[in-house]
Amino acid sequence: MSVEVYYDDDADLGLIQGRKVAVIGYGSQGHAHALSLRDSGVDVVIGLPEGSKSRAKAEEQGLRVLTPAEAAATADVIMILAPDTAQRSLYAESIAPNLAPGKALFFGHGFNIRYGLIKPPAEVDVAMVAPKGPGHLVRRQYADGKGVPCLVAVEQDASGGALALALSYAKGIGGTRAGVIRTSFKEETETDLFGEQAVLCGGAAALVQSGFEVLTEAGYAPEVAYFECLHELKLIVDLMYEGGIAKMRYSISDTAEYGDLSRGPRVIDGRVKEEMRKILGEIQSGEFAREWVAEDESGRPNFRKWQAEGAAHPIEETGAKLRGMMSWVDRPITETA
Ligand SMILES: NC(=O)C1=CN([C@@H]2O[C@H](COP(=O)(O)OP(=O)(O)OC[C@H]3O[C@@H](n4cnc5c(N)ncnc54)[C@H](OP(=O)(O)O)[C@@H]3O)[C@@H](O)[C@H]2O)C=CC1
Ligand SMILES: CC[C@](O)(C(C)=O)C(=O)O
Ligand SMILES: [Mg+2]
Ligand SMILES: [Mg+2]
Repeated sequence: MSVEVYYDDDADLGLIQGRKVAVIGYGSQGHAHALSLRDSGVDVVIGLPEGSKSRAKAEEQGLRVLTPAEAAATADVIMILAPDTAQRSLYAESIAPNLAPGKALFFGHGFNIRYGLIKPPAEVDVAMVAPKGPGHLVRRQYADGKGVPCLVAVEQDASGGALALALSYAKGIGGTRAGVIRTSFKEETETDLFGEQAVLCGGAAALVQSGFEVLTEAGYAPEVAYFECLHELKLIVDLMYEGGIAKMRYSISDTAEYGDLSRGPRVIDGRVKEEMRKILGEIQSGEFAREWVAEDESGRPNFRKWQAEGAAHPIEETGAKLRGMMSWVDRPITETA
C-alpha cells in the first residue's frame, strides 16, 4: 500500500471523549457525525442558525442545539458540516471570534481551506475527517456496527496532536472500523470534486440519461429502457464494489462481456477522457471553485434551472412508477436514526 491506513487499534477514542465537540450543521453528514459521536460517548452540541429547519430534527433526536457562535464558544473541537458555500461567512461571523489556542477546527471536505476561503489562525489545529460516502450511509453503517471508510488530513498541527485527535474522531463515527486513509486537504478536495463531477454523479447521471434517451427515441418502451439503463446499474456496480471490474465481467454473460470490451471504449473514448482532463484542470486551477462561489452568490440561477430540467426528465416519471412496484426497494438510504 502506498498510503497510510489506520484502523480501530490505531485510534484512541478517549481523546475525543475528553473534548467537547460542536457539530455545525445537521444535514446529511452533520446528523451522522453527531448521533454516532454521541453513541460513542462523546459530549456533542449542535450549532444551527435560529431559523434553521434542522433544529427541530436535532432536538427530537435528543441533541442540544445552540447557535453556531454559542456552540463554537463552548466546544474545543468544532466540526463544520454546513454547506460548502455557507462556510466562509459562517466561519467569519460565528466561528473565528470563538477560536482560541488549543481548539481544533475540523472539516468534512477540504473545499474552503484548499481554495483559501477560510484562513484559520496558526494557534488552532486544522484537520479533516471526510467519510467516503453519503452521510445517511455513514450513520446506517455505524448503527449496524460497521463503518464507512474515511480520509483524514492535517492542515495545521498547532498542538502536535492533531492527527491523533482526528483519528479519535474518525473512530467515534465508525470510520476506523472500515479503514481511514491519510491524505492532504489538496488531494481530498481535488479528487472528491473530480470524482463527483466526472464519474460518480455528473458522469453516471449523464450516461444513464443518454442511454435512456437513445432507447426511447428509437421507440423502445420507457419501462424497459429504465431497467436497462438505470435499475440494473446498481446490480452491476454491486459486483464491481465486491470484486472490481474483473468480478463484474466474471458474472455477466460472454455476450455482455464481448459487448463491454468492444463497445465500452467507443462510448467513453479519447474525447471524453480529454474532457475529463479539462474538468480536472478547472478544479486544480480554482476555476470551478470561483464559478461555484459566484453562482451561489448570485442566487444560483443556473443551478436551479438545471435542477428543474433534471427533475422533469422523463426517466424520473418512469422510475417513480416502476419503483412503486418494487417491494424490495423498501428502506431508503436517507432513512436513518
Ligand atoms: N453529503 C455528503 O454525504 C457528503 C458531504 N461532505 C461534506 O460535508 C459538508 C456538509 O455537507 P452536507 O451534509 O451534504 O450538507 P447538507 O446540505 O445536507 O446539510 C447542511 C446543514 O447545515 C445547515 N446550515 C445551512 N447553513 C448554515 C449556516 N450558515 N450555519 C450553520 N448551519 C447551516 C443546514 O440547515 P438547514 O436544514 O436549516 O438548511 C443543514 O442542517 C460539506 O462540506 C460537504 O462537502 C463530505 C462527504 C460527503
Ligand atoms: C459523491 C458526492 C460526495 O462527494 C460524497 C457523498 O462523497 C458529496 O459531496 O456529497
Ligand atoms: Mg465525496
Ligand atoms: Mg463531495
